[in-house]
Parts: sequence; structure tokens; C-alpha cells
Amino acid sequence: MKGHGTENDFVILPDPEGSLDLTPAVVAALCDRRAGIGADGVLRVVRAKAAHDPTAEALSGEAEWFMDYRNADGGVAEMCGNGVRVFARYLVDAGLAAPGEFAVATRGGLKRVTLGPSGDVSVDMGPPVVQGEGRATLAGEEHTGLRVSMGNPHLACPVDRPVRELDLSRGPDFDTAVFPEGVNLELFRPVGDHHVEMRVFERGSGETRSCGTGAVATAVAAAVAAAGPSAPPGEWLVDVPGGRVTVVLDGRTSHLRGPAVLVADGEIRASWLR
Ligand SMILES: N[C@@H](CCC[C@H](N)C(=O)O)C(=O)O
Repeated sequence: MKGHGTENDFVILPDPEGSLDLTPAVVAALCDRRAGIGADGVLRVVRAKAAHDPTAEALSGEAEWFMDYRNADGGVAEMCGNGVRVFARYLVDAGLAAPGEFAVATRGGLKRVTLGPSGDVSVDMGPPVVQGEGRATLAGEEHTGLRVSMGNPHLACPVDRPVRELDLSRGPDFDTAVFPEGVNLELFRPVGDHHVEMRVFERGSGETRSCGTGAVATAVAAAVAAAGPSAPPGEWLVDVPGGRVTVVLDGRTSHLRGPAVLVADGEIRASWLR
């Protein structure tokens, strides 16, 4: 199955009983946009108790399903905000979960999703963790911004020109002592009241057309840039190359809302996989 959330796209692999051997090489081959299916990442849909993952095991009492998320380069990541929304849409579409509210286990902890039989999907992303200032260099330009953990690491930096003018063809340079696990870099510019535009270079996937965890990190950085560290709660619109997501910061947790679309069903040929 192929799906996307604001054009952040995923290969969805149903593996309820945890029988797939999903090596980094297989993930990278599936995500290859010329020789494979093509995607920013893979979502393996596996029962939490069958996932062979200690976090999934620990959460299996509260969530039936574990989102085993992999980046396009085959590496694992703790969380994917668009991925978990597409994952939830798949579960409901496949009759594996009922519309309404339910929990999904992820490496970044339990995430509660809310969705109807069709339409947008919302997820409680948990409290963003602000970790102070950080910097990275992209295309010869130094960017300073806020380090935010959404389970996965982010650096969200304001820029003073339209984001379409930025060069994200290559990844950022950064201090590996500050970002030992790597970093997702978001560059954003305010375009209205509680409204920003953003582009992202994702760890393990390169530039993508949207990033849910990055949108929340960006909303946090934009709120802090506008009103200081004790910025009031609010709702932010985040425009990305693939569309628009909404982020709600309520002072306790964060919510991400936006489209989650299933595009195609299909089968992977065993001969190709070999
Ligand atoms: N696109 C995702 C984030 C995916 C993980 C990221 N590349 C990482 O390595 O942390 C999102 O929507 O949040």
C-alpha cells in the first residue's frame, strides 16, 4: 500500500504477526524512487506484541498496533507525525481499528489518534521538549534556531526570505556533539498571524514535502520567536510544499492535524525482493 500525509509519502507494509525480515537494504530498495516503489519512509504495520521491539512490547497493553517507522535510508526513527496519521488511516480503512480515538504504539511512546471514516487525522504528539538554541550550516549559510525534541531531534530556524528560495539539495552540517543522533532541520518564515511556511531536510530521507514532527517543532520555535519562552497556547498553520497542517500548542501537549491519503494497493514481487 502507498499513502501520504501532505505529500510526505510512505510504503505501508502490513505485517500483523511480525514475520517480515525488514532489513535496512530492503527498506532503502522499497523507497528508491526509480528502482523501487518510492517513498520518504516505510510504515510496517505490526501487532505490538509481535513486533520484536522492547518499546512495542511495553506498550502492547495499551495499543494493539505498533508503527515500525523506517527512514528512506533504512534507518529507524523514534517518531513520524505524518506517518502515524497515515498509519491510523490505513488501520481504519483495512478494518483493523474503528473510527474514533485509539492509541498507536511508536518508538517515541504511545500516540492517541482521532479520525472519522474519512477526512483529516489528528494526533496528540505529546509535549514538545525545548532544548535551547542550536545551529546548523546549509548551503554555506549558518542558521540559528531552537532545538526541539518530538521524540526525534529537530532544529527549527527562522529565515528572512521566502522558503522556496532556499537550497535544500544537500544536507546540513552540524555539531555531532550537540546532535549525536543527527537532526531534522526545519527552516521557516512567518507569513501571517500564527501562520508560517516551512521546508525541511529530514534525517535519513533528505528534503521531504512535509514533516509532522517538524511542523510541531516549527510551531514551537515560531511561538517562542514571537512571544518568548513562555509563549501562550495557540493554533498554528504550517504551510509546507505538500500542503498545510495545523498544530495546536495548549501548554501541556501538542496536536497535529491534516490530511492522510491512501493512494494504491499492491503486491511486492518476490523475484524483485530477492
Ligand atoms: N516525516 C516524519 C519524520 C520522520 C523521521 C525523521 N526523518 C527522523 O529521522 O527523525 C514526520 O512527519 O514527522
